[in-house]
Amino acid sequence: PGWFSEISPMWPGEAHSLKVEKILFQAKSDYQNVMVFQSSTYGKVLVLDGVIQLTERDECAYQEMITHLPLCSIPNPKKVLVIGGGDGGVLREVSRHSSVEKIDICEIDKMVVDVSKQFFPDVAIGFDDPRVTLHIGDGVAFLKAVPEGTYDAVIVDSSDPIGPAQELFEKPFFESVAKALRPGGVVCTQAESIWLHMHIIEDIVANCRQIFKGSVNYAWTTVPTYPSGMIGFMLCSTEGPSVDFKHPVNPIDENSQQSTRPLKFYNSEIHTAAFCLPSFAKRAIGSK
Ligand SMILES: NCCCN[C@H]1CC[C@H](NCCCN)CC1
Repeated sequence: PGWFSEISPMWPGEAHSLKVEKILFQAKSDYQNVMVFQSSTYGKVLVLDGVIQLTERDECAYQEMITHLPLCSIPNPKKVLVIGGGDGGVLREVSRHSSVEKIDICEIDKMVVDVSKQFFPDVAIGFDDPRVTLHIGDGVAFLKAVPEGTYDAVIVDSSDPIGPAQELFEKPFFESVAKALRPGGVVCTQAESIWLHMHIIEDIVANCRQIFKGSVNYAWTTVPTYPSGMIGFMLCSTEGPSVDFKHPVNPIDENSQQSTRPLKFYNSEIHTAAFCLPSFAKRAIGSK
């Protein structure tokens, strides 16, 4: 018992805290420290190198939005690649789309997969879908080996730019994603917080505007247990059939699909609202 505080040089001078009931797991993988604790009010919590990755109570906001913002923006997504996402939550959301035939996932740290299966069964359930193929390895290398135009959608469910995910925020990686996408294909990446990392976001937007000749938009959602209470996403499409991210063409009915587990967060109205930016962010990263 006591408190876990998320202290990091990535968000100096502030630290979100959660009351701890019990530490359930703690170990060092080949890449990072992995910890799971039972919190008093947010369910179980997954922490990598001292940074909160997900809690049972609010993970739906992140996993549903990072998945359905891209997949509901194109008709009939068939082949999807997830980079990162080793907890399985994005896979769970991708599998709601009946048009999807193949889901590849490339996660660098096998311990994240194993720990999620042990402590977060409602998140790791995504691995049970027969369309899923799990690759344990570096997403940068994986994408270099992917034939041109393979995927309809790529979802980059990464941690933050300090640690194993650093390369997933750099230009060469975005270029390899663009190559792996078919014309009019879409990518959605974890894109930090406009309250904490506006300069990182400006660089990412500039790189994406050079690389993705379709549309480039920033969207966001609220996640109470991420620093600043929100997290953003870069939504980009390659040259080809135009993609209007702000209006879902492939709506997902929040009650259909796995009606045993209806959507908790995503719906078509919040899809459109997610692209509305406060004025300071519009000026810095708004699309012309
Ligand atoms: N499938 C859940 C993976 C979670 N991705 C990231 C975990 C770290 C988190 N830090 C937030 C830093 C401030 N923006 C961003 C999302």
